Amino acid sequence: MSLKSIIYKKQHLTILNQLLLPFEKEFIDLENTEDAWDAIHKMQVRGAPAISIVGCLSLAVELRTKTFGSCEEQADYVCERLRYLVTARPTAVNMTDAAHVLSEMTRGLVTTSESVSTMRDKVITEIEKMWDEDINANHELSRHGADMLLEKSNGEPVTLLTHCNTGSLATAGYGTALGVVRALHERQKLEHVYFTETRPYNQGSRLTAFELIHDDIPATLVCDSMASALMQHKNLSAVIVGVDRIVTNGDVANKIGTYQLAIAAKYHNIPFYVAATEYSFDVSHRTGASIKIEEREPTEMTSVRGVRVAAPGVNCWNPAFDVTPAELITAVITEFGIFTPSQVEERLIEVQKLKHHHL
Ligand SMILES: CSC[C@@H](O)[C@@H](O)C(=O)COP(=O)(O)O
Repeated sequence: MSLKSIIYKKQHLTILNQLLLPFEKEFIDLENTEDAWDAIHKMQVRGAPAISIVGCLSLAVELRTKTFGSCEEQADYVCERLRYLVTARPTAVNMTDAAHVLSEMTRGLVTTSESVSTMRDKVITEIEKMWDEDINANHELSRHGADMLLEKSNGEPVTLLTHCNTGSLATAGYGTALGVVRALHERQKLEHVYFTETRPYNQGSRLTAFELIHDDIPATLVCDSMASALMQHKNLSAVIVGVDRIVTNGDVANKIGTYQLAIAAKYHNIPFYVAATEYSFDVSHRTGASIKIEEREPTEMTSVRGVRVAAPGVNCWNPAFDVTPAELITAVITEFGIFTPSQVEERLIEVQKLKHHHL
């Protein structure tokens, strides 16, 4: 069974502190949205879908401890807390998207709910449903991805390269790109997975390595700078990565280093896939150029676990994400199936309609 990093029982939310992995396994309690904001901001929990799920679940926990004089007051509070959670990290769209869906739904409940407590229960139920649906979506997209890769390999085992961490630690559970890796392994059709260290924050060597070892998946770590050589020397079937935001023209924001992998894959004629659920789609940007890219502390580059590795006084530029142009992406793997970046716009409209089944 894949690693469980989010534990939620009525009135209680606990997460695995990813800052301490892989050396210590510490669980921390999140009692309210402020605790969740801090945990997201400090990256005790990270990965676009996990950020959103933990943010929303923290609101569910907090709502049980609050009293409101009216449904309207409760709705104002819910919407304000959701806006606040969105500010914890800027690049991934999942939290923004979930906040939008939940806010609209909550506003709609003001006139239709019998009491403040029935309204609260409906909001909480919706959040819990989102979590379940997200886990199911991970399984669905992983199944589609595995089917597609095996069709292309004529059923022969495949060898993949992945980047960052897109597994149970980064999602509601199971994973997106790493979910596809898991699904292939479960079918005994994964020859091998290579994964990058993912400098500067080492999500690969710390977190993906931890998950792959936990699940006993045949895997090998490479430094980011080795990716092109890997493509030249090892027989890779495909590169597969996760997503922080997919916009209308099919451009994708994801962990820094994704763009260079896509360029190298194109040169080596290796298919480059992105794997994501509906919550990564964002119609509000026409192209990736307008996505806000989070820039992080220079210490992530100059030190490793508190030990300085760069010369004192050096200048640093530390963008946490980059944008991969649609033309470098072979296909997008989702819970609804697989499509090309040029089909994203048309599929976005469908996805938006599907999202509104929540309302
Ligand atoms: C399914 S996770 C997709 C992305 O969120 C992941 O690849 C990534 O870029 C995570 O970045 P992080 O800065 O660790 O939150």
